[in-house]
Amino acid sequence: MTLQAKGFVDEMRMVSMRLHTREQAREGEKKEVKGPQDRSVSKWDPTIVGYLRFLVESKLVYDALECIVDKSDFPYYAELRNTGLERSEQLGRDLEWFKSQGYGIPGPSGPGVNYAFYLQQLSAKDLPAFICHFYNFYFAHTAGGRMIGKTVAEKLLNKKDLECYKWDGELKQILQNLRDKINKVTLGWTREEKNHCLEETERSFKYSGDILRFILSPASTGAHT
Ligand code: HEM
Repeated sequence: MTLQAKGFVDEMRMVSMRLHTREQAREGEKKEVKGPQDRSVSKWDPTIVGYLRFLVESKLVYDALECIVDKSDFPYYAELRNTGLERSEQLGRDLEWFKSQGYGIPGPSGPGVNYAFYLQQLSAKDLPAFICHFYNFYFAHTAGGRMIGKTVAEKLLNKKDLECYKWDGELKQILQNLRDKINKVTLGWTREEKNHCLEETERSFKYSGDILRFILSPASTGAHT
């Protein structure tokens, strides 16, 4: 069976998996281990302040993605509404919980704002590239994102189950429904449009990486490059 016969999402996934290190995921192929975030999550040494920054920046990206598909007149985007993977509300509740525990919630400090702005621009002019980010951001959260959440909860939060790691219904089915929708939306794309979408994957990793790094950056600076 060819890749195309299986649906375009399989191609998207293959390209994404190539950008993981072996330590991050069994299927990972990226050789270069640049920073601690490229190492196995079990070896991470996260901080609460860094994690809070990560949650704040991530929420900005979800706000943007969810606002784009909700507001847009394009029928393509309407397909991406109410997937069950939305995280904006859940992250809002988690941040409220941290506040109730006495933590100060940091203000946005760059990467989330930049990424949200980039997505807004992309959504108006480049559907294939936008879909690449949409797919990667939501799926990353359900895979590596959940591993990260579990590690942080065990190491720092007395195993507290945050809302952003809970979904209504069976996650496996919710993910499959989105795969089906993306396969449907991309069905009529030319090879050129598909390649353009796949080429955007690296940028999606770069933007997400800038946010992920907060978890491991020194608490006092929230430094990232
Ligand atoms: C520390 C960082 C990361 C870790 C530890 C990690 C780990 C993983 C693992 C273990 C899987 C395999 C899940 C499975 O099929 O069983 C996976 C899948 C995936 N990851 Fe990551 N990942 C990380 C970062 C990212 C980033 C930055 C992106 C893109 C923005 C990304 C996008 C994806 C996608 C699209 C899949 C496929 C999910 C699916 O088919 O259900 N990951 N990741």
